[in-house]
Amino acid sequence: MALDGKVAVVTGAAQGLGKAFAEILLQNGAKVALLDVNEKEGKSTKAAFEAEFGASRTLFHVCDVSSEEVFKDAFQKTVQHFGRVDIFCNNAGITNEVSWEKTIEINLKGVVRGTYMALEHMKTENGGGGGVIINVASMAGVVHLAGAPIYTATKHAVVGFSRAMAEFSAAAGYGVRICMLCPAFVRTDILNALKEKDKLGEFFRLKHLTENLLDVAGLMETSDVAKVFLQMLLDDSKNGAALLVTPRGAAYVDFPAANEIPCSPL
Ligand SMILES: NC(=O)c1ccc[n+]([C@@H]2O[C@H](COP(=O)([O-])OP(=O)(O)OC[C@H]3O[C@@H](n4cnc5c(N)ncnc54)[C@H](O)[C@@H]3O)[C@@H](O)[C@H]2O)c1
Ligand SMILES: CCCCC/C=C\C=C\[C@H](O)C/C=C\C/C=C\CCCC(=O)O
Repeated sequence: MALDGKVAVVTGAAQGLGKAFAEILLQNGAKVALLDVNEKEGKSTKAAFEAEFGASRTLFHVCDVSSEEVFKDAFQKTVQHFGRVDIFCNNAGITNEVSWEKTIEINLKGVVRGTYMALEHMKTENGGGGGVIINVASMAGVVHLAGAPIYTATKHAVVGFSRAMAEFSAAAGYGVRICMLCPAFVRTDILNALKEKDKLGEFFRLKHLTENLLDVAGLMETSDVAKVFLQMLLDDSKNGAALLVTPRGAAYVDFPAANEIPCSPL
């Protein structure tokens, strides 16, 4: 199979999109390390994957991506266990506009941390085997959610950071591709934030706007997004690409060049 012998790390893999990404990686022959802060859910998911794919191809570590020490330790234990990492998916993310610093710690700093760790291990100048990093942003990384400004900011930052790092990686000859996944709404627990004033605070008053957006946009299943995730992962021609995924289909974002940024004359 396409990923036979490859080793992948997926953060936030205990449930939701991360679990679906891990599953499709396993279905296509990869070995997968599941990293997640939720120990109970993570162990349950690991057990389910072990039953289906065998103990030798799955690993679970409790890991909070907002802790440099914990994240590094989980990554190092993964390398010790499998001997290598070829694919790294920075997927873990939350929505919390009240504890907004926590949202930045996880959604942005966690992705930066994971990207840097993966590059350090994978880059060919260090004797690494090269590889692919997929950073999970959101359609909110390209358009904005007035009801979730910090979530929007972190996802825009993931897009900007990943695009810059992709160009740097190519210029430096690291042998590592970096791409972004930008799904619209997917049926997972993160959407519960829409109903939670303690997570939206001041922005709760606009939840109807996001609910209307959700009605218009539609809701995808995690398995739909996972299929598109795999397509991008396997496309060696893609580096620095952002893939929008909606119920109407998937398409790569055409980012404007610096001298083509659309703006109205003064
Ligand atoms: N569901 C959507 O509509 C949607 C759309 C676009 C992008 N996304 C993004 O997809 C990613 C996955 O979210 P989801 O929709 O599957 O939600 P989810 O809440 O179902 O899953 C998130 C997972 O991340 C884990 N996690 C949270 N904080 C963590 C931390 N500090 N360290 C490690 N793991 C942590 C959770 O335990 C959970 O297992 C997020 O980055 C989210 O922003 C979601
Ligand atoms: C106001 C509360 C927002 C809570 C957000 C929680 C989770 C967000 C999940 C996704 O990342 C958001 C995805 C898309 C939002 C942006 C644009 C949707 C437009 C879709 C379309 O027009 O096809």
